[in-house]
Amino acid sequence: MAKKKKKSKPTSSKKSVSFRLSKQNKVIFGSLLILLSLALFFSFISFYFTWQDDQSLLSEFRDRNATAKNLLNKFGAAVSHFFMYRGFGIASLIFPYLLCITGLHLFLSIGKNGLLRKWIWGLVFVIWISIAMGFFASEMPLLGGLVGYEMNDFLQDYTGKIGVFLLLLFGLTIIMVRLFKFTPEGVAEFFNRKKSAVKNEFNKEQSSPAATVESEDLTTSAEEEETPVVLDPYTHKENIPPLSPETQTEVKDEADDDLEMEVETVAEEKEETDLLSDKLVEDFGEFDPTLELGNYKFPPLDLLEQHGSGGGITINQEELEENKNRIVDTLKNYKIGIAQIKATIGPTVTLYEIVPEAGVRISKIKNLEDDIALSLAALGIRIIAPIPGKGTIGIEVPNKNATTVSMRSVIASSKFQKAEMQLPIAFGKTISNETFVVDLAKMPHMLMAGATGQGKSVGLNAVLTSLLYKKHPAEVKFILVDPKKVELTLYNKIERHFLAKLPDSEEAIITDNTKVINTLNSLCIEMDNRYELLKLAMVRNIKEYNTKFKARKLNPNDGHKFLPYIILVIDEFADLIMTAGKEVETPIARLAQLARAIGIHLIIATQRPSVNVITGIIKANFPARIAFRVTSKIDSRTILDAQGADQLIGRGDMLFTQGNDVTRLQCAFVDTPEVAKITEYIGSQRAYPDAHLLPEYVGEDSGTSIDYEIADRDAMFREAAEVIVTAQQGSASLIQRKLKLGYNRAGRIIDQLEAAGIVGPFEGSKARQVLVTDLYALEQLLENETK
Ligand SMILES: Nc1ncnc2c1ncn2[C@@H]1O[C@H](COP(=O)(O)OP(=O)(O)OP(=O)(O)O)[C@@H](O)[C@H]1O
Repeated sequence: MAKKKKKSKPTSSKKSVSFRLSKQNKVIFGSLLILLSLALFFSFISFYFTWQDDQSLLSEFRDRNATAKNLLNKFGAAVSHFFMYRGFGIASLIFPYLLCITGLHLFLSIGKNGLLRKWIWGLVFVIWISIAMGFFASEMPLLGGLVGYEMNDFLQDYTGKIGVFLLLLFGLTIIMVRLFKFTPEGVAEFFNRKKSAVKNEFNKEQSSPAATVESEDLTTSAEEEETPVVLDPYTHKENIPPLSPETQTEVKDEADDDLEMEVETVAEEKEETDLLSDKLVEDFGEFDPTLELGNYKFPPLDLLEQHGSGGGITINQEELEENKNRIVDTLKNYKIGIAQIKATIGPTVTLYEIVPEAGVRISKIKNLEDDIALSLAALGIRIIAPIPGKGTIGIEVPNKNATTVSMRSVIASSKFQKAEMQLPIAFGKTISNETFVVDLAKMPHMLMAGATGQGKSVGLNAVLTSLLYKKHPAEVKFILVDPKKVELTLYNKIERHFLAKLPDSEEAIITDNTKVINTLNSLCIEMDNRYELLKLAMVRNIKEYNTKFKARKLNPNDGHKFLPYIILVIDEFADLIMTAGKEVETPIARLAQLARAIGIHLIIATQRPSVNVITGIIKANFPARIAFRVTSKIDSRTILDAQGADQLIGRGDMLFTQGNDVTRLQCAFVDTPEVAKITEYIGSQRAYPDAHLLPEYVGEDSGTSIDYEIADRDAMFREAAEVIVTAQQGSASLIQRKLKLGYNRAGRIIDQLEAAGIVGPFEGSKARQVLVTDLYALEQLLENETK
């Protein structure tokens, strides 16, 4: 059968002269190069030790009896003599490296991508090292080789020793800047990072003695270090052990038994776009979205304050002992014995984990919540029975002196700095004083609730600050909705860097509820557009899309562009849903359901987490929830589906859940002046010409009022006219309230009233003038119209 196949091979096409190597030839040629590189490598290395002995043999190359000491005998001695002695000295070792890389490219059919660049830089290195060696180690000829020596000699004749030294320095600079992308800022940043790391270390050391509990029963969580799990970098699963030798040989045996068959591999056809993109990447490098603001500087850490004690926890041993004794005593009063107790000290609360004696019902301890609170004379006691994943019961007791967690400390933490996340957010610290960092892109939307003054706005600022510290303006855009009009105004300064807005609006920060509806609908259009782009690019999410775009595999002429993440932040959602109802609920639900893959994320904050604000459909699509202190158990249930948020102590004490587990955190504190400094710092840098523009949305109520036909009037037109005339106040919200209509419909009716001459034109924030004085005049006006 094999014979037959050989005969039927089309010979004509094979014979045509082509410089393209077939797959088999690539493997052969590739392995030849790899082996050659190994041969060179070994002969060069051994040449270094044997060159003096072998030198005399060079003339007796043809003599079969003469043997050289080089590992590759006479061949090794001759080649090494050529490259190392007569050539470039120690720098010749780069040649085997380059040959090996080229061989691997061929062997694995990786393509020529970047190979030319490697060769060019390799040769530059060879020459530079050879001259440098000739200069610094001229008495050791083997280091610089003859070329290095001669070139030095030549250059020194013209420029002298200092001149050669300066030339070498210049060469080094070129290599560092072009190859290793060294910049003075980069170097400064490296030192700054080192400095702050040392500082952190120092602070940690200072704070740790306070947090040490020496009692035998009480141990801090620092002692309990989890054994690290080795994760696979690609799958993020635990590394799976390789096949055992037995199974491997089994597979091999089976393969041996098979009938031998010649497999003819067809040379892989490369898509034209691939070739083009490879060439573009080769010529211009990968697309860099940050290039337009290439000099953008990320805000430095110094803009943030240290706040309070600088991260150290101020709980003392006495307080710990006192609380422990009280818990033990209280439980003893109810005949509950404790087998073990352990404390974990956090910035605001300390968690006492207890293991009750055998036979104690957990519900019994849970019911004692109020009694324990009473005996400890403290607010905000929370009992977690049992702690999920541990066989213990947790009692969280607030510290007498809560420690402020500064934004600076969490931003500087290595957990945040090293976070390989798309949208990392450093929220604050957990109960065991670890920095808590989450990825907004994974959440993918977030609901935040809390009574007034409990830290919502600070929480939102912490989210925004985290992203400002980690993301370039090209990568993230915010849409800020601030019905309270004062909370987010500071971000106006970064409008042209980080904000997105509707094309026709002047202010980027939205304070007006009508604009919110337009913006949400515009975002829905953006979402549809992005899905269309993803479909065209045949990728599943924004990350893959942007990677493909950066690799120049998507043509901008087909409408492709780099897609920044868009984050919509609504500071007071209750207000919005009360005034606009379904008109905001529908697009928000749509965005929440669909927008995760295309990089649109929503963060919604509300003071009133009641069910008519956080409706079922919204809740279902916001798995990540944050609760600051709320006023009732019902509110806590609405936001978290669990109680506990009513027992928080305020000032940034919060609960976070992303599905099932609830984590208690102390939100990082960032004050308004700090935000002002950060926005000022960013705002003073070169910016884009305008804010990021969202697609235009033509709202239903945006047509002019002049051409409304009488027949086209709204069914509620007459009632609305009567309401307006009776109240002598031409506002859409009045119609909305009195007639229970949506904002859009009320707006349309107002326009029709204007067309009918009942109210005057739009006057900005003031209500429109009512042109009809009473109901009688209105009656007459409407009658005259129909005549
Ligand atoms: N993480 C925190 N650490 C320390 N103090 C905090 C923290 N968060 C908030 N506070 C304190 O609580 C005050 C009120 O916080 P914030 O303005 O964020 O409340 P809010 O929930 O947004 O209130 P409102 O809904 O009325 O705007 C802050 O001025 C600050 O003093």
